[in-house]
Parts: sequence; C-alpha cells; structure tokens
Amino acid sequence: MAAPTEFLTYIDSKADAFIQRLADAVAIQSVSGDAKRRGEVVRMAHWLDGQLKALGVETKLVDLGKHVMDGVELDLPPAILGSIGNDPKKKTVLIYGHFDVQPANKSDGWDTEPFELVIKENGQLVGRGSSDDKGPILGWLNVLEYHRDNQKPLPVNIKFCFEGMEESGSEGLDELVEKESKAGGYFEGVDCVCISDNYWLNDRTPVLTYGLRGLTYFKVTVSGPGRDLHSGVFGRTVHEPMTDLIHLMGRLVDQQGNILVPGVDEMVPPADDEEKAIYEALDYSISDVESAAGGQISLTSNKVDLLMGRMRNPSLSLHGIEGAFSEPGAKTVIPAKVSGKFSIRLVPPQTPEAVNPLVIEYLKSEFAKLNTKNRLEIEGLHGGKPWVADHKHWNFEAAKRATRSVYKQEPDLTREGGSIPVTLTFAESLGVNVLLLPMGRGDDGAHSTNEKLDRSNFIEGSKLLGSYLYELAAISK
Ligand SMILES: NCC(=O)N[C@@H](Cc1c[nH]cn1)C(=O)O
Ligand SMILES: [Zn+2]
Ligand SMILES: [Zn+2]
Repeated sequence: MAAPTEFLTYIDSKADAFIQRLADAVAIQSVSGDAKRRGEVVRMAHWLDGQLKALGVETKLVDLGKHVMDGVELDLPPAILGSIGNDPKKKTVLIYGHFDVQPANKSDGWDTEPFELVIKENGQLVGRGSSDDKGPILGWLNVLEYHRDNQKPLPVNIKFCFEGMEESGSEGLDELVEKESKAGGYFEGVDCVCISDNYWLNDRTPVLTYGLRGLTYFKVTVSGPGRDLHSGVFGRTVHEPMTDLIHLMGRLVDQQGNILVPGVDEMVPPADDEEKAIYEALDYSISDVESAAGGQISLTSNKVDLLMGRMRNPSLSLHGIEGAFSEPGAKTVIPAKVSGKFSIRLVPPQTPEAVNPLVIEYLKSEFAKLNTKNRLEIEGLHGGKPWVADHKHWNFEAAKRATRSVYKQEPDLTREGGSIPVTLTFAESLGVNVLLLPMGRGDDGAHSTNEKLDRSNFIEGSKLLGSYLYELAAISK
C-alpha cells in the first residue's frame, strides 16, 4: 500500500518549515565527546522530547547514570523512549536515532559556522549533524506532523528510542535496550526495527543496508618526564615519549591498509566469487570514493577490492595524538605525556573481545623492543560488535517497495563501513529484523568538515520514511 498522495504533497508544501526545524536542531551543539558541551546534549534531548510530545508521542526521558570521560565523571544525557499508537491489529516498528553529533569547529576547515545551518544555492543544507543524525531523526518528525495536522491515524504503531551518546560509544544504552526488550518491557510487541543513520554509496542510488562493521577504540599513552621539556636542553639526553609513540603508531597499519597486528586480518575468511559478484553489481566507482573524499587517493582502482575494503574487511585508522604540540608556530618542546588514538573497524567473526588481547599483546611486545625507559599504558575506550541482517526479510521488502515508489529506482543492498553498536543489541535482545534505511548521500561528509544533507534527500527521504511505514502496514509477515 503506497503512502497517500496527500502525504507526499504535504511534505513538499512544508519543506521550508522542515528545513527551519533542522536549523533549530543543528544550532544545539550536542557534541557528546566534549565534556564542556554535555549540557548542550541534554538541551538537545529536551528539545527533541518537546517536539515529539507536540506531535502526539508519549515520551519518557531515561536517566542512564554517569560515566567517566577523560578522567572526569559526567552525567550521561538521558535517552528518549517514545510511543505512538497501540492498535493490536497493526504492526509495531521501533525507530532508533541519535541526537548527539561529532565535534566541529570552524577552525577545523569549515567554510561556514558548523552549528549554523546554511542553505546553499545548490540545495545543500550544511551544518554539523545535518546528515548524521539530526536530519534523519527530523525526517520521522516530518512524517508524524502530516498525521497530526491531517488527523490521520498512523499505519503502524511506533516506538522510538533516541540516544545522545552514539558518537561516544552509546554508553548505558545496551543495558536499557536489554531491559526494555524483556517481557513487560517498553519494547514488548515490537515486530521490526528501522534505523536511518548511514548513507548511500554514491550521490544517485538509494540503498538499504544489511550490515555494519563493529569497532574497537584504543588510547595508548607513553609518558616519562615529570613535565614538558626544552628540546635544546634535553634532546638526545632523555627517552622522548613522542618518539616511542610515533614508532608504535607506525607499526599498526601499512600504506595499503593491511593491519600489522598479527592475527587480526587473518581472522576474516577471504571472499569467494559468489560474494565478489555482489560487490561487482553495486552502483559504485572509483570516482565516487574520490569525489566524496575530496582527493584522488583511493587505495586501489579495483572497484570490488575498494568495496570490500569498506564493507567486509576490517580497517585500522589512526585518529590523533593527545598532548602533542599542535598549535601554529615552532615550539621546541618535548611533550611529557602523549596519547595516541586509533580504532579498528571489525567484521564477522571479529569481536572486541577476540581482537583486543591481540592488539594489547602486540603493542606491549613492540614497546619492549624499543628498550625505552618510558612507560606505556593501553586503554580500550569503547567498542561494539559487527552486525549482518537477513535482507530478504519482509522489513527490507517493505523498504524496497517504498524506495521504488518514492525514488522510482531499485535500491542497492549494502553493508556499511561505519558502526552503530546498538544495532546488534536490538537484533539480539528483541529477536527481530533490523533494517538500515539511510537518508543521506555518500558525499555528505559525516564526521568531516562542511557536513551537509541535500534538500532533496531531506524532503524525498522524509517521504521515503513515511512510505516505508505504509508498506510495512500492508506487507504480510
Ligand atoms: N552514523 C553512525 C556513526 O557515525 N557511528 C560512529 C560511532 C562511533 C564510535 N565511536 C565514535 N563514533 C562511527 O564512527 O561509525
Ligand atoms: Zn550516526
Ligand atoms: Zn556519526
């Protein structure tokens, strides 16, 4: 059953108001990884809660307790649970999204202020969180607004689960999901789950996503001197922490992306011809990755190898060094304590539990080879397992039908290189199918500078989310 035509025209007619609401959401600097902005994440939770209530959703804010970040104890932002519709004859879908965002500062290289949504002439809506994940969350609100304004019943019952810590390890959420998935819990009766929090492969073909990579994130600290030192006084006189750390970081991954930690790449069985044919059929090219990356830097010119690198192979990325001199100028310092940050994206059968001991043992043995008198500390910051779903399930079929009706295109079926750790928790705790139904394009620049969501993806994407609910209602289980 396609969505009513008046729903589609309503979404078009309200486009400017919907974009203004996105601007209001982007203006709240809900950076979960920045202790100083924790109040903004909480403010975002209250803003979203108010929006949901105004649209007829019964909500509750759930206190997730406290956690320690960078040595400071902080209150976790509340999760929002919501419910609208309770008709036993209708299916119940659980919708997840996150209202926190990655850090962003204009000085990182943004052309405009990251927390002021800019509407560009080419239709791009530029601002932190526009695509990841405020735009998609607001897409669901746009759907609710049509039903409220036109006094139309929703075709399905909806439960919502929105969190404010996804970009920082989803602290506290697994426990909540596990608890509420039990008999008598908030999620009782849920038939399927839908998450809109990833991206198309390119800028033209919609996708449905049935896999995510897992993640394990490390902080490796090398320290020795009692304070920062003058390199003219102490250079070639003491063991320098930065020299040791750079050596360790340089021993993790090679220039072709091969992971040098023994046993990590080897855990993953090679793809056979049948699996390679799946990647060959996807609408993707080397120029898609290079234009999205903003440079001619792809690791290979073989499309299948490139897609396997993103979707079904693990990867190790170096993210940064805390404590290193990073200001403009030429300070001649020997930093006393430096912490390298890196993470590994995991694929089945890898798990953080299986991979972490290999990484820790390797770092220790490489450090021992340095014969340094400095100290090494290794911390696992957060992690999550990879997830793969059955894409032949009726939940995916409903999304396929909705994609055909809104975009007049057949969606590609993809596995995503990123991670949404709670996805597997939903799948395992509820025992139902989980679908990823992205709104944004592959070149949106999520986590990067000048993150954007195209106006057409926001508007057509809102139609897609609504149409999916109608197709879900109509499809046989
Ligand atoms: N849109 C999903 C997403 O961006 N997820 C993050 C999760 C994460 C983990 N640690 C920091 N962020 C991702 O990087 O994949
Ligand atoms: Zn996200
Ligand atoms: Zn993200």
